[in-house]
Amino acid sequence: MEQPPDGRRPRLISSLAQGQRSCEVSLDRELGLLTWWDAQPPRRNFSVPASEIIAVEETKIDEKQCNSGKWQKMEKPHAFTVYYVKRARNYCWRCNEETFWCIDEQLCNQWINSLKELLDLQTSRPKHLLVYINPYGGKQKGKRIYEQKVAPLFSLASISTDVIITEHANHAKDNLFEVNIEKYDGVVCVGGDGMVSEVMHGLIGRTQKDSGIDQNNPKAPLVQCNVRIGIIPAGSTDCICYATVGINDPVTSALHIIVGDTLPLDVSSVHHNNAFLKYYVSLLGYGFYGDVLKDSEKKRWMGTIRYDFSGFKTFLSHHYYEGTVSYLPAKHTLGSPRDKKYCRTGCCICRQSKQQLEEQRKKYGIGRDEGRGEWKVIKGKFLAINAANMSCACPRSPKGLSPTAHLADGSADLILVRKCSRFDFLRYLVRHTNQDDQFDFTFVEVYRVKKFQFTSKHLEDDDSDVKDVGKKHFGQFCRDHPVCCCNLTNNTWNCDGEMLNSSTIEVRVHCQLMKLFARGIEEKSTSNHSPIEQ
Ligand SMILES: CCCCCCCCCCCCC/C=C/[C@@H](O)[C@H](CO)NC(=O)CCCCCCCCCCCCCCC
Ligand SMILES: Nc1ncnc2c1ncn2[C@@H]1O[C@H](COP(=O)(O)OP(=O)(O)OP(=O)(O)O)[C@@H](O)[C@H]1O
Ligand SMILES: [Ca+2]
Repeated sequence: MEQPPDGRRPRLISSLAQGQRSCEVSLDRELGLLTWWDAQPPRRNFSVPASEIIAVEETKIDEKQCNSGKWQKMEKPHAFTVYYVKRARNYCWRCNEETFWCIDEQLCNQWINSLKELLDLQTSRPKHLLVYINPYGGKQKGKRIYEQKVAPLFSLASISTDVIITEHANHAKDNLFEVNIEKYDGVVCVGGDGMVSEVMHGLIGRTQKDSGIDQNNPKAPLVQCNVRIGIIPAGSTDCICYATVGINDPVTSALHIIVGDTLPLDVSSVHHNNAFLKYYVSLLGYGFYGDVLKDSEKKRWMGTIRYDFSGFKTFLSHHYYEGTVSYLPAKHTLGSPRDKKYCRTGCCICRQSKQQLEEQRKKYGIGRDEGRGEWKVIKGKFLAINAANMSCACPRSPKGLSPTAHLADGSADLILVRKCSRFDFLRYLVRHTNQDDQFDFTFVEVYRVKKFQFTSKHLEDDDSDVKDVGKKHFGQFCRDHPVCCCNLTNNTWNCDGEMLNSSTIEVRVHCQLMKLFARGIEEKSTSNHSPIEQ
């Protein structure tokens, strides 16, 4: 053992073997770094930070292995295996393993104990998790994905779980109001964005209830929810997972949960006439995305392809919606929707924006800080009104609806697509799938906002109660223009993939209201192949 002169914890260095190859292995307990290198040329050198070690286990060596090479001379070799995160392509993580053979039992135990001590210092890792599985989400593979790909990794990492297979919609949400949440270090949902939304509503709702906050008050200062949510993607879009991890891959997500990653996330609340409707974290969309969702819900039996079918149908129908959008620009954040500053792991725009908001709170007081500033008003005819709380990247559109939207900056990107020809709208849609700028059109505007409201024209025109007007008009096409595409039938918002049937709404972004087991999308340079070969 190497003793550093300055009283730091000693470094453990040993000559071990990997099968037939001799190697030197070092554990720097101060830096939390495991390194190994070949004793002979080509002397490749690998290192893994303790924060990315999943587990260490004693390994039994069978006779066949033992009878080969120089181990023949040994009585009974001992070995241990280190399981760790290996970065593959496209932000994908895998669990890799490396087995080290030791000459005696004492040395082997010393290595196992030292590595385990280091793992015990990783205090942000969960030990006990509550897992909800939606057996009907996406391609209906949630249960299988969990059992085959995730559960074995959790057990390798000594994470215990209570698993609930949901029996109906809202099962997970309702259950979260009843369970003893203190028992758990996090909640995992296996399913799509709808399942994430359910778990989020359960946890945020429960936190507000326990703190005596009235969610119906659109101005109420909501209490941050500290129970982290892990997302095992098994849905149709998996946008929340894709935009926070970089890929919708169950193993990658399980590994982010195991290493105890934490990612704060903005959540927006949607109200109508002082009544709380819903929260959302990815997309709140009216017009095109609202109509796609409404149509696709009737076609759940088609599976994931329903969105393409309904997307095509909605594209052909080419409905537009007339109304007024008012928004409060997000002055506290340094970013803007077209600045090409992407939100990445440890994003400084998110950090600084949060600080700015906290300073404003101290200066003006909770509740009074956020209404400050000048509201802007835009009237028009829109094909789509999209408020993206995050990029909304997903396999269909790897850069998303607003590629530089930030995950935790307390703002959303409000995208207004004005009435235009079908051909122009198609050009706009296609740009979500290639490198061209989807905001570079005269009929598209984008604003970074803290709050916004939308009122449908047909409700504005009438002085009577909003609901009565709604009843009068819903379910019919525009009487004034019988052949136009102005639509009164659909008044559906797409709220993280859930339908909201109220056209007039009030939206407010709550900076970093919840947390995920994730770390955001890593910069390309750090997401190369690990262990780092030096
Ligand atoms: C020609 C190809 C154009 C392709 C354009 C692709 C743009 C795709 C943008 C996807 C943005 C997803 C935003 C995330 C929303 C989630 O919170 C939500 C819940 O999971 N998912 C959906 O609502 C699911 C929404 C799914 C929307 C699918 C839209 C498909 C449009 C197809 C239009 C075809 C026109 C073809 C004309 C020849
Ligand atoms: N056991 C169940 N039976 C029926 N519906 C359920 C059940 N469990 C959950 N749900 C509901 O199913 C809806 C859709 O589920 P989920 O989000 O997992 O899949 P998806 O819609 O295919 O994927 P995505 O949201 O990514 O498009 C959710 O709104 C959820 O409330
Ligand atoms: Ca945001």
